[in-house]
Amino acid sequence: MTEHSHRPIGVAVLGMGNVGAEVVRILLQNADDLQARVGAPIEIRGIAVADLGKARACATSLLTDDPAALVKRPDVDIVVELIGGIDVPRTLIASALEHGKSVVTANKALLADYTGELATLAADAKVDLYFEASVAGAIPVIRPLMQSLAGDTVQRVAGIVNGTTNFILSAMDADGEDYDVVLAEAGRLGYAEADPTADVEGYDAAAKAAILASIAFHSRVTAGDVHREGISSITAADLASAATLDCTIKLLSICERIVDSAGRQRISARVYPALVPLTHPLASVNGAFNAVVVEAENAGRLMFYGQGAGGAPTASAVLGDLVMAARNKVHGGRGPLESTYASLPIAPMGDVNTRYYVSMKVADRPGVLATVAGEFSARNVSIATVRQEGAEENARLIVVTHRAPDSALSETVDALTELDSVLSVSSVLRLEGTDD
Ligand SMILES: NC(=O)c1ccc[n+]([C@@H]2O[C@H](COP(=O)([O-])OP(=O)(O)OC[C@H]3O[C@@H](n4cnc5c(N)ncnc54)[C@H](O)[C@@H]3O)[C@@H](O)[C@H]2O)c1
Ligand SMILES: N[C@@H](CCO)C(=O)O
Ligand code: NA
Repeated sequence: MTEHSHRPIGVAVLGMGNVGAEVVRILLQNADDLQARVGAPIEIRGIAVADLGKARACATSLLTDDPAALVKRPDVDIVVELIGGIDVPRTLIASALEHGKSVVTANKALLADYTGELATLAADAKVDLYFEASVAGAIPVIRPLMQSLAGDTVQRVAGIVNGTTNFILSAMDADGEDYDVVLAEAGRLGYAEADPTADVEGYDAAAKAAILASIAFHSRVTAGDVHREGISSITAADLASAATLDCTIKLLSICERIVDSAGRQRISARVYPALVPLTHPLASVNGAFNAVVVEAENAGRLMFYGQGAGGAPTASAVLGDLVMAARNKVHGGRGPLESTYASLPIAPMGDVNTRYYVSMKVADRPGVLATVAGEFSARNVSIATVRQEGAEENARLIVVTHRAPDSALSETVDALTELDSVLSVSSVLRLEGTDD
């Protein structure tokens, strides 16, 4: 059979929501180009939906409400899972792999906990499991880490990988907008997950950090290994304080290889809102845009930037995977397998060196600054800057530290709250993106 007479590649699409509808649109609109790139026509065999009665931009004969039957059909070669959630897609993807279908998914929540199980099934069945869309939407980041940097040693992967929270923080920063108003807008635009808790409490970013850390460090990292703090307690006042320090606030996902004094290597994977200097490239990543900075021993620093959420951008990454999987069906060969040979342990958050910004209301009287400074020095935390704002009952102290173990910093904050001269600790944030 010549390349152009290869039998069609049958595709099943599961879920026709924000992303699934765009995947179907592109498959139908770009059929000729996709055929030329794959070497065979890509034909949609069926689309599983929850509601058969809803009007859709595709032939109704393709629709089914029985995804379990669809994923086993002999004329299906590749299953594209875009339902979301964990239990339903976990069963469907497992069944698809067991029936020899390659799978493409955008489902980070599932992958963060079950990549091991699913990758084993894919390896046993000698098929592909691709998930570029699961992290940072349209931005190529999984494939560069897995393939382009396969010969290098990645030290750090850090960035903004949740569009909803970046959209919210950017709008709060630029317009002083109210948190709830901006969150509703993110939902309307198709960025937020069905339950926005996953976005605003950092679960989505933590799932993505787990996926990135697993790949970057050839180890199995799951969502529970990731230290996670969300943005729901960030206020307009925090953003205003950040601005006075020439910073903004971003929800960062940070995956780092850390080496202790004994030379032991561990992984730190963490998600939290942090002050980022306005001069840092991540500070100017606004709206639903994402950016991922990769640092590798030989490549140096690489930055990936683009649309991390939304139907069409996410569908672009899904289609990229689909074309790869289809080419493998046509020409033979397979994508890279899961690589966990390094099996690095996870470092607890307390062992990670970070910098803190602490803003507190204090009594305006002699000796207060010395008492506050004493709590930092008692735990060997070096202060970088101190500023007093206001006076008398409005007196505030703002302390920015140098790097210190996170445990020492959080113990210092606990001790500060116990001081008579500290009336309240109004805000504690980490500072990232600085060299000192
Ligand atoms: N929206 C984004 O920007 C984005 C970006 C990257 C990754 N993702 C991921 O892509 C996946 C899909 O996201 P989405 O935004 O399109 O979600 P969505 O809620 O818009 O779409 C999911 C669709 O699946 C349907 N569905 C539910 N149960 C079903 C079942 N049993 N059988 C068939 N269909 C069923 C729902 O009715 C809905 O139409 C999720 O895993 C999500 O995390 C989304
Ligand atoms: N809810 C996610 C979608 C992309 O994964 C976000 O806001 O980034
Ligand atoms: Na991506």
